[in-house]
Amino acid sequence: MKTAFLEQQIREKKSFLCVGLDTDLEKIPPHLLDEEDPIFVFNKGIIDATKDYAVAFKPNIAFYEAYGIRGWKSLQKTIDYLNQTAPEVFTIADAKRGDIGNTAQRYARAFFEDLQFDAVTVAPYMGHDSVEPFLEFQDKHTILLALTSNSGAFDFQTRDMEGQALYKQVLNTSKSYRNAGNLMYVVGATKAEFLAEIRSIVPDHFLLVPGVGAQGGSLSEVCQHGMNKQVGLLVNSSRGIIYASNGRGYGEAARTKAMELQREMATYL
Ligand SMILES: O=C(O)c1cc(=O)[nH]c(=O)n1[C@@H]1O[C@H](COP(=O)(O)O)[C@@H](O)[C@H]1O
Repeated sequence: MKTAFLEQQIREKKSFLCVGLDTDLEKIPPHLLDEEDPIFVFNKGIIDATKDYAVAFKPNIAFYEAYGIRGWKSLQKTIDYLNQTAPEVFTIADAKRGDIGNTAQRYARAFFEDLQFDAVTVAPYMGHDSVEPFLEFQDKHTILLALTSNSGAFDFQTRDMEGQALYKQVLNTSKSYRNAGNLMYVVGATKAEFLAEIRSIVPDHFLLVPGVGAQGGSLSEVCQHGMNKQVGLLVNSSRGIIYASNGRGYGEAARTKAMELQREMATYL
């Protein structure tokens, strides 16, 4: 999917919301546990309820891997359902991969060719040859961790390295990677005060911004400092939307939460 298509969707839906499918059997409505595949049934309910207000969906792979082969099957069904019933939405495998080139190429094939996601999250610290195998895929996007939402981001990412914070080196260096046009970057919503500077380094790339909702990041600050002329933002909320209720009306409750975020987003567009 080209970003032009994503930008068109943002304009049409007046939304840059990404719904995070961090599906946890301990948190989903108990009545679903009788289903053969509770994770998929839950995800289907969330997708159906929120897709009018969201331009992207992001299953976090950990929540599927945690259930072994069963979890992988739920993931496969979820991405197939998204591609079949909501082909317009941008799909992100939040896998945070990163390994030597020969291995990275296999990860890229898993998420882009086999599972058919539009994008995958990748850790930058093994450098160019660990990222470029992902960038080779046409019309696919690699979302590099730049400045993450957690408190541990200050352990390394903001540390000075030869006169520049490490996360800035990640941004600057990755711009010269082969097919760098396929890059997007993760910046946590909890780090909104860094966004203006990040935008000065990567003015045109999309930023995936997780951390509003459960982690307390502010949507208004993210928009104020992070938006570019094409919007250039995908703001993710997972728990704040998908666990709005754990009763039978969970879809409706998620829809309301997604709609509230979309309405606020529309005011910034
Ligand atoms: O790559 C990510 O999406 C990510 C990066 C980051 O810096 N912080 C972060 O929270 N995430 C992911 O975004 C989601 C946030 O979930 P909630 O806090 O429930 O909205 C989780 O899947 C996290 O793994």
